[in-house]
Amino acid sequence: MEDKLIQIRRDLHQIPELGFQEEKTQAYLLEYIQHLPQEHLQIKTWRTGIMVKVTGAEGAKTIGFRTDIDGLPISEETGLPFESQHEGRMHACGHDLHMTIALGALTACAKKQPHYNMVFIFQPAEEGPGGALPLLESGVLKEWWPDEIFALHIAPELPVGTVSSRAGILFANTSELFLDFKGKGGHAAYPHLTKDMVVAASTFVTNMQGIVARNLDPLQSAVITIGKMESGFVQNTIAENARLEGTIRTMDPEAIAVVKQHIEQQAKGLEISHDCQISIDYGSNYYQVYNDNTKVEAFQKAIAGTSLTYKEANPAMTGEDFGYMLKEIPGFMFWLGVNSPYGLHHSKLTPDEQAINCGVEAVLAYINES
Ligand SMILES: CC(=O)N[C@@H](CCC[C@H](N)C(=O)O)C(=O)O
Repeated sequence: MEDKLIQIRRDLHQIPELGFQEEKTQAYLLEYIQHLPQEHLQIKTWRTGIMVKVTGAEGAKTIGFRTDIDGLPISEETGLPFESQHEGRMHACGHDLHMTIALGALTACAKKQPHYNMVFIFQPAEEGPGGALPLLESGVLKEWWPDEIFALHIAPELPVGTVSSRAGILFANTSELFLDFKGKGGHAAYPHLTKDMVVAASTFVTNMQGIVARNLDPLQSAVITIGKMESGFVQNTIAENARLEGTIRTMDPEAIAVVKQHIEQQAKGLEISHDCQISIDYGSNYYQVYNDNTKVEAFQKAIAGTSLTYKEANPAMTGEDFGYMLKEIPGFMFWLGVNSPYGLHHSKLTPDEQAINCGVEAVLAYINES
């Protein structure tokens, strides 16, 4: 099984697709799932996602396990022989490993009926625009509603063989942030006849650093990152338009509103001082990942009976739409060590594939011990 899972991970790694475009991924997963022993399985699809119910021997409760299935708009630079075949797309957040681990655990449950019912959720669009909330809202899970739910995420900075979690908040509240600036273009030699959006957008990026430093309670944690800045066409022309793309992260769900209010105020100020128009779009928003105390304790206990090491985690500013599932269903998320010198969302992320087995071991230990 170990070699088979590594091959699956490599196959999936080569076909990364963006949120709600995961057609090849869905077909690959379905093909695999349909070849498992079907006696205790039921399969449903929802958009590009898949849900598989395994009927347990004693169905007193249903445990959900969720994996994300989408890739990122990043060009891979690992140089691996099984590099992405999709130009400008990469599994740079480990969803290829997450899916493989889910298939490994599902295979074990299909071959040996678990005690409790299981629902494996292969969820699209975690990186954006978010698949968890529309999936919950669609009602597709209604008949198979889990009593508890869990998920994992790879952790490049942790050694293989380590799992890590914590009770309470694990991941932040997030909101995407898109700003479009509209001014007046013109010749580089005549700035007084133009409204330069390179200057306006740059000023905005610099000024907004003050929001976390000066507008938020220092006892709260927040981050605003602009990850993409676009403006202009040529070196000797003043740019008429600019676009900033970023993300807001806070530990407290209320603090997101405070940050947004100050972004809007700064935008209004810039509209006056730079005589331009700025439109703001918050894209998708994710609710914090908040782990249930008792489930994390049960996970720790289950891990104690395995070859793995449990480490207490710190909260992180990462976002995850799995937070919406945890808002409705008690459960937890845990980190899985994959020991990569490059981190999440890096074009050279190279998780150690030995971690796949550790992931399957951790998931099965929880399913069998809980
Ligand atoms: C685990 C992880 O890296 N998740 C993503 C989630 C992205 C949410 C959304 N697109 C945003 O950027 O706000 C992350 O970037 O943390």
